[in-house]
Amino acid sequence: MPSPTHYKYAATKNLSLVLAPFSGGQGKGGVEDGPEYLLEHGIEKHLKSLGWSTTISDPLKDDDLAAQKSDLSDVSGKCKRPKMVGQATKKIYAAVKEAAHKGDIPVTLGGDHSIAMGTIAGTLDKHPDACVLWIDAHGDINTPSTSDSGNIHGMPVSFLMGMEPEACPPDLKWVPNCIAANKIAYIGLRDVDAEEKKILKDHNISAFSMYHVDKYGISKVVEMALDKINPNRDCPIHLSYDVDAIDPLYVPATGTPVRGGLTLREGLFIAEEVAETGLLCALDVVEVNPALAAHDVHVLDTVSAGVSIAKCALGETLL
Ligand SMILES: NC(=[NH2+])NCCC[C@H](N)C(=O)O
Ligand SMILES: [Mn+2]
Ligand SMILES: [Mn+2]
Repeated sequence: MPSPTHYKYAATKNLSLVLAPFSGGQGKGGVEDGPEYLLEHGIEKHLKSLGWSTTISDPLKDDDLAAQKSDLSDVSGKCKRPKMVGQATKKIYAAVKEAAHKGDIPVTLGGDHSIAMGTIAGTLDKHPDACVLWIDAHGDINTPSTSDSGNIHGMPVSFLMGMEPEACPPDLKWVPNCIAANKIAYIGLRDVDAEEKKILKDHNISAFSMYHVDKYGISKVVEMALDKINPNRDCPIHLSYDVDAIDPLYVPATGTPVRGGLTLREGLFIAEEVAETGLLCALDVVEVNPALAAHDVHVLDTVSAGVSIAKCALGETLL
């Protein structure tokens, strides 16, 4: 069996699979079933076959998430369900932080993208110099005041950057201001709200849209993104992967699909390139929503793309 030696930040050679069956960051049901489908599709076995050992942690297991989601009084300004999101992400934070401090690589299975507040804060607690590669059709950098939807899965980056402290709901005040603008880069963008574009510009955040992928090719784009946030290739990389970055032709079962996305191979190539650096310190796979599939093939396509992202990031190669 191969051994994943080429992972500088995996002292234990163990992956901590952190289950985050959470949907409170947006309105649609079904994304809470993502972890279960990824597990049923054999994600653990596949990762073991790459030479990893695995442990599972389930930080939300005691929570009645359905009851919390139906609590209509949980609002703060425009933010929907801030208490639910704040409490769940804090537990995910604790699980990721513990795994990272042990020397494991935390692999968090979502769940909607609001959970990245927990995962990235957990990573940064162990690796304060880590950078974040955010793969997404969306910017997820709305603030409570710029968001049109009020869905917190469209805001995690702004909270992690401490952007609007005065509007931060009390239950999200625990989120540390832990990512600097020069430590995050996006790839795959194509549905960025007007005010998010302004935020990206004003903070000079590296953002590569589908236009850049078409213009330069995915290989050059990954290189340019890493040159911006990790120029000497000496910092740990947290890969936060929203499956909607990949075109809905390949990944249809997701909550906010946007046409004109990455091909499946471009999407997997990003994960392969990150693996190749040896610097991966944490991975999130989010926004798999089996309930939004029109038929079984859609479920299978989406879930197997999620599993493939994890395999590629954790050392699978084509040859
Ligand atoms: N993680 C996601 N899929 N985010 C979609 C966000 C969509 C939109 N920009 C919003 O703020 O609501
Ligand atoms: Mn998205
Ligand atoms: Mn996202």
